Amino acid sequence: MPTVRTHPVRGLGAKIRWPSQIPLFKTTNAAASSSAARGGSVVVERSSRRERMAEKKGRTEMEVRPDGVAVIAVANPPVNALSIDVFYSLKDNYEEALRRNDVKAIVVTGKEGVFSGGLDINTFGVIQRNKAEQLNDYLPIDTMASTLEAAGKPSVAAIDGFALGGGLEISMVCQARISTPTAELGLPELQFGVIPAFGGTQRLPRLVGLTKALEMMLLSKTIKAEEAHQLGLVDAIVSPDDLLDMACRWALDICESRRPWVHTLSRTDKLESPDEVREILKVARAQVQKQSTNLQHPLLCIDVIEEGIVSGPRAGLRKEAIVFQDLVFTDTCKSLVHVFFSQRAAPKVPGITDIGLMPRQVAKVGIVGGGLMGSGIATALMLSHYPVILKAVSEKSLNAGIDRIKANLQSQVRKGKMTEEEYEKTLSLLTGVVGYESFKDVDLSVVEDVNVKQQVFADLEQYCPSHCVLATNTSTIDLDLIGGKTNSQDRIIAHVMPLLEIVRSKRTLPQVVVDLLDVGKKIKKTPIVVGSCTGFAVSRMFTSYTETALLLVDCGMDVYKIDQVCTEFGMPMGPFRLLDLVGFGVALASRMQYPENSSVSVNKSMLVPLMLEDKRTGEASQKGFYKYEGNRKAIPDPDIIKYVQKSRSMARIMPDNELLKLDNKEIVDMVFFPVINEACQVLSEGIAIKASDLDVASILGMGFPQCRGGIMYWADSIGAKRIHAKLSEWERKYGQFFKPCSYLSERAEEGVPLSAAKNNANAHL
Ligand SMILES: C[C@H](O)CC(=O)SCCNC(=O)CCNC(=O)[C@H](O)C(C)(C)COP(=O)(O)OP(=O)(O)OC[C@H]1O[C@@H](n2cnc3c(N)ncnc32)[C@H](O)[C@@H]1OP(=O)(O)O
Repeated sequence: MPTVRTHPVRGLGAKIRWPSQIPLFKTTNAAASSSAARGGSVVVERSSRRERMAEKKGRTEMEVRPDGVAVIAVANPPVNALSIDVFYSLKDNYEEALRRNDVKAIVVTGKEGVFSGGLDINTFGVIQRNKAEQLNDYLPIDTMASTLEAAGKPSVAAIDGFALGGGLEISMVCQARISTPTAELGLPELQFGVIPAFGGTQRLPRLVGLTKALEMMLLSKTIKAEEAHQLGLVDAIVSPDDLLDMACRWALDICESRRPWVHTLSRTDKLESPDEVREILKVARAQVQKQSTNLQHPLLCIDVIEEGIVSGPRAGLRKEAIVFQDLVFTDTCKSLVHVFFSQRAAPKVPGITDIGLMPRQVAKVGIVGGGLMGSGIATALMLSHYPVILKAVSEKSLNAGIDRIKANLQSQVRKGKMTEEEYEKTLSLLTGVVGYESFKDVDLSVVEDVNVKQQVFADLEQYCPSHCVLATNTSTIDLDLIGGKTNSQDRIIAHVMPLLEIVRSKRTLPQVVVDLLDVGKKIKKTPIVVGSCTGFAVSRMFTSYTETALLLVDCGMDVYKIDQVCTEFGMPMGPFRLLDLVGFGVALASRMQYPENSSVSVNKSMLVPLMLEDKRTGEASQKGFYKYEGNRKAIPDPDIIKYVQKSRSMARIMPDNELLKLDNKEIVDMVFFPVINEACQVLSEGIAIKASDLDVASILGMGFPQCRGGIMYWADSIGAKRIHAKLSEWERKYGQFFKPCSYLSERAEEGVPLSAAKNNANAHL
């Protein structure tokens, strides 16, 4: 039991205000009279209400039990998001509960097994569109800060399912939290480029300690009920059937002084000593600066937490409000909200997911080949409880595949994500075979070699039942080519990691796509559905990225400068470090797959082939564009210049061997505008059906910075006109690699955003 300061005097119905209560936000609420009395912003209140009426969404429901506990439940399916309407309803219910003499205590909960998924993310848009100067113009947050916390009746949160963001924050204002074993709690606000704004920055450290609170906020990491209980964030865990009764009993116990009245903000017992706090904050700042150079909000979050510890929680809350208010208007917040909704929109495929098809149950998955990808896919499936049959050509390669899967699972154990017992249980889902006999009802994945795949699919057709989905893992090869030797082209589909790029040929059945979307969700991948062509969506954009970088080097730019600028832009690694990682052999083989004269194959840089001739193959051989001395640290290699010079002399792009000189911004434009061009081409060919799918694909498939919203969103922030003008200029100077595609040219001319819905005449889907 933590040491807590109990509230000194509590009388039923008494309304005790904190003496030092500082209005965090401008006061507005449903009761115009109280707003006016306190000088609240009535004018803004009216306009916010108007928008609120237009978007009416969700409410809370209150029931007063015979034992005198008012149970207030958020009802806003599917995740009980805290919309503006929910907030006003919560406030109204709370005020009623506090007024009523038959109510002794309050329990806050959520309907349908979810406490709350936090602030309704659409609210960010409402605030931005209305340029609200105060968050409280839209949300009566004083409900929490003054009414709920300072109320004369205790509140207990009954948490089932998710308690995230504003949801967890509301629960932390309560005097206790009771949860079910499957509850998940977290403050993932930073994933939207903002910080918690309902006091989370102040209350979480006081409940779980600074180190854990920083980890949860900076990494947007949720924790399960068991851990939350150990940390003291959750006071008791009970079954879903007992949740409400237990929470009500707990609330009455507090009310009748059988349990302490805990004020989260008054607690200091979980906070580390001042010296430790200083050290923890220093380390956190250093890590954030190293990992997210482009982002200001993680550092601001640390500042706000520090303010609360150094100057007291009220000062912390004040700073939290100011910082949130600034952050919500940043491009980063707008981009990240766009990414959130784009990811949710990705699995919605017109003509496939809206025609009433239900996913068929996938009971068993067969995987052909236990190489790097095969074993990785097997691991992902087993972690989501799918039984897997792994088939290899020999006992030796089978054992190697099984060992890879074991190593993958062991790393989960090492990271503390899995116990030894869970490891054994997960491993028991795996069966290794060398023949096809056990392939009765399975999906499949094979290694990336077009001849092998053709044969494997032809073999599988003999053994698998007719309902079986034949799936392949590939990053480049056209599906029609793989299916060339079968009569089952309507059952073939591809799977690329880490994003699940579900590639369907014109003959893939909608039911198969629906099945795969379901499996994708279960193995916690974000799926996008694309049409078939060489490279699909991700590899085409990816190849464009690396090919442009190679071309820039042939024009005179420095390899390491390009990498540095791209990482500063937010890519996890520059194109040359990435080529080292992928391996030159794979990169070249993938380049060869593109048809002659396709937009990505017109660059003929000899830089990679020249290096390959000298057995420089990338990181695997410890020598690529960088040197690697036994570890993964990439060290620039002065020897590179001889290959660069030779490649330049063969390419002869620049007149009189002049060297191209660009500043950082120009490098970014010149590397990424061709990627935008390729994305436009992919969209115009109907390989992708919506621009937001390419945003998701670019972020999850090639590491495009999330905070820029994805390739198409970023492109629209620049404007089609400027991109088109630049590409045309470079086409004139450096060749047809930069030629803008007709989709881009038309949109530039018409002034239409690149992401605006298009006429899908060419659609491959
Ligand atoms: C001021 C405050 O401090 C600020 C905040 O509270 S910011 C918000 C913090 N909350 C979050 O970050 C949680 C965001 N949501 C999630 O992470 C996940 O949706 C979840 C873990 C809650 C549920 O995941 P899952 O079960 O896979 O369902 P998922 O497909 O993501 O969502 C289901 C639907 O709910 C919607 N949704 C989820 N959370 C939402 C939210 N907070 N607001 C609005 N809609 C939300 C999704 O858009 C989706 O809608 P759709 O069916 O129309 O596509």
